[in-house]
Amino acid sequence: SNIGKMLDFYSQFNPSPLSIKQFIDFGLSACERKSFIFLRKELPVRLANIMKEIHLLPENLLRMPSVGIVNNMYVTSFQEIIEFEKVEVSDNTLDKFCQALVKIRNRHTDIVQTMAQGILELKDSHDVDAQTENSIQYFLDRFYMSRISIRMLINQHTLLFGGVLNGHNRHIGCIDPHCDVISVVKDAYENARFLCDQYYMASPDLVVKQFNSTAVNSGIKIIYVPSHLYHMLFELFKNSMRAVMEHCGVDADNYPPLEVTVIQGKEDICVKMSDRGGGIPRSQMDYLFKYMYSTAPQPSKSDAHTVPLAGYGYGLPLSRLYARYFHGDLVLLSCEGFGTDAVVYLKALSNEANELLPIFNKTSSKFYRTSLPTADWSSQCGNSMATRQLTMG
Ligand SMILES: N#Cc1c[nH]c2ncccc12
Repeated sequence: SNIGKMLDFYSQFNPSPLSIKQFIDFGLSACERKSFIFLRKELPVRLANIMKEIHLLPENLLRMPSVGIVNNMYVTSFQEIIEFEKVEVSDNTLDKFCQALVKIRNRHTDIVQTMAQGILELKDSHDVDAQTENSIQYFLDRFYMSRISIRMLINQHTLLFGGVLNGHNRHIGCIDPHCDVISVVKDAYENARFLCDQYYMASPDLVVKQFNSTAVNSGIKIIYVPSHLYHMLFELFKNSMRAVMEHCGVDADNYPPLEVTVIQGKEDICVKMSDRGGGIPRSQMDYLFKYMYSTAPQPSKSDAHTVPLAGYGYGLPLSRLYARYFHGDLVLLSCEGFGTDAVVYLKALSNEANELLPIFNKTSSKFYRTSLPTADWSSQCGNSMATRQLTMG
């Protein structure tokens, strides 16, 4: 089909990662025409790269109704964007382009829930083997990272040129050149605490420390997307608060406080969140980041307020993607029986904060085709019969 040919064409190009510095420098010169010329190629490239990967998904998942819906949304959005491929650049074209971007952003708003529904449909209809689970984990990390990056490009263009003045006049699109990390920490804490108080009738206090290894104790600022930082911290606060409240029992009269330390290094800015919530065993740690195990039937809207603070949904895997999107990371270090440290690593320098984008090529395609590697370390697991024969001699 014609779409197939266009997908083959645009998926041959690699996405072009931008750094936060490039977003800022471009935003300061703010030329709508240049932005249009860049996006009418880059958006189809990023869409085509991930659409080719959707078609490589395990057949069982690809056949799920919700995955079909997602695929059709991408096809529709792809078609709408390539309409602008060869048009003359006029004021009317620029306005039509902005409208098209807004339409696409709105169409894709609930994609995370729709994909989660697709995973549920698969779990309810088939047994999911380890290879399929592996492919799904690999795909969804790339699919959601691609979506984060496409929404970033759309938001920058519509905020800079969409005519609507953004609330913060110093922001460049959705980027704050002077993002005060501790302010975002406090915002996220207050909002998570509100939910915790509602559910547990109490909440742990917050102790904030900052350490500035590079200069005297000045406020720690970063050029970053505040909404991404908030998303990560809000998720971590919810999980830490739930751990503390469940571990200490709701009748305790005082709870060990959450300690957040913000550290400015030469390369990294770290936000470390420490709780004494009893921690999590190493054997369960991986599940926290697995989409398959975080997908459970969504509580209905009516009892939404009784949803526990964490546990359902993709909060942690998505938060880690936000951290990694600009070459940072999100790491959990837990000691079962005591508590957990969660560290968000961010690039201190905007020229090093490059987008991390999935690329559709032979390597990614091979991942969906090969079977799981054979074990190259022996361990006690495996069928006990063989072990018994061995030990019985
Ligand atoms: N994210 C996060 C967590 C922060 N503290 C936790 N304790 C038990 C399980 C998960 C967590």
